Amino acid sequence: MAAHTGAAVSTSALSKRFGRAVALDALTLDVAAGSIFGVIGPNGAGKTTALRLLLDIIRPTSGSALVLGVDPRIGGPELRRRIGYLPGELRLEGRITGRNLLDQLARISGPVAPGAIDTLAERVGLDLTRQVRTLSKGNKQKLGIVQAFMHTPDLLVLDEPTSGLDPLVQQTFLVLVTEAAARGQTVIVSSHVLSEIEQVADRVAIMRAGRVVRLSSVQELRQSAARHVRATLSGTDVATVRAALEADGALSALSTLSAGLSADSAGISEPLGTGSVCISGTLNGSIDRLVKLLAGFTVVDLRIEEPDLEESVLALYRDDEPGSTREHHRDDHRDGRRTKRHPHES
Ligand SMILES: Nc1ncnc2c1ncn2[C@@H]1O[C@H](COP(=O)(O)OP(=O)(O)OP(=O)(O)O)[C@@H](O)[C@H]1O
Repeated sequence: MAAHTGAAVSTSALSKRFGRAVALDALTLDVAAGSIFGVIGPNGAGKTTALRLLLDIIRPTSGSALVLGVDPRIGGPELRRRIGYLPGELRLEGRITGRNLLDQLARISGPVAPGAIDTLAERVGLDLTRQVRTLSKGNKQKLGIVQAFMHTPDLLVLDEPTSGLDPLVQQTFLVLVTEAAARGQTVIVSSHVLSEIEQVADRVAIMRAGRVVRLSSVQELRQSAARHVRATLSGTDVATVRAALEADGALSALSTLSAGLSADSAGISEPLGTGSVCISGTLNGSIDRLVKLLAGFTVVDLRIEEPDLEESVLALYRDDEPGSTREHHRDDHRDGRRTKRHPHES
């Protein structure tokens, strides 16, 4: 049994097989009450499976979960009413209008505060008078969002909620999520890409092939993400710079070094006749270490770009491809540094 930790959601080795295929492999995590938790992963990673297990739509092969302190297998309608769920594949095909459908759903999930449906519909720009079967994909998704939020549930479980939404509505959606968390509601939201929820998520589980390959705060992810670095040093030469980088171990930190005009394999170049040395690459270690190292030179130019989180997440997906073992992968990421070579590395 998952221990009741006071978390809104707690899973312990939660696993689901479909025949011989492992859709979810020993998921163990806690989602703090009042937080926004992102589940990120490519197609088939197990995101929907994990969320459906929390809703008791499907049952685990092994392991356990507690949702709002209750085992979803025994929580029944009482637990269900405390959850707002947006399924990944929303089917809305009837002649019923959006308003009538939401009123019906409100009678099941209720109580819904007077005016809540209209306010939400207005905020996302949904016409409640139209028959649901005539709504576009994006407008169906808006209806799904309204029904998930309308009864101010303790827990929102949203499976790819931004799918089909235009950028403006996506922003509105993120505001709704932030407001919910500010009220103390807990939000679990899945997405293919971190960038869609990066602004609002407190913590994220990055999944691939049924397993969590990284579980951390967005802040930690940002700190450990690869940053592109460019520096120009004057009054020195490639050999001196190289020796300094090697002596400090910073050369391995600068693991990706794109080729300049006369760059060597480590991305250090000496523009002919200028007497200066250019370094360019991807820094996977700390900025502090790099700055202290460069302080021994005359630095003409230094550019450290914002970390590219999406690139880091995509690297996590790729790292776990067949041939790269999960244990090896974990070691690579434990201290936030990766030894993996960048695709541009010469
Ligand atoms: N009912 C089912 N029967 C058989 N296999 C299933 C079933 N549901 C999911 N799977 C398999 O389990 C794995 C995980 O699927 P899941 O839908 O959880 O992934 P996902 O991360 O939500 O993917 P997507 O982003 O494409 O929605 C996939 O390999 C999928 O084919």
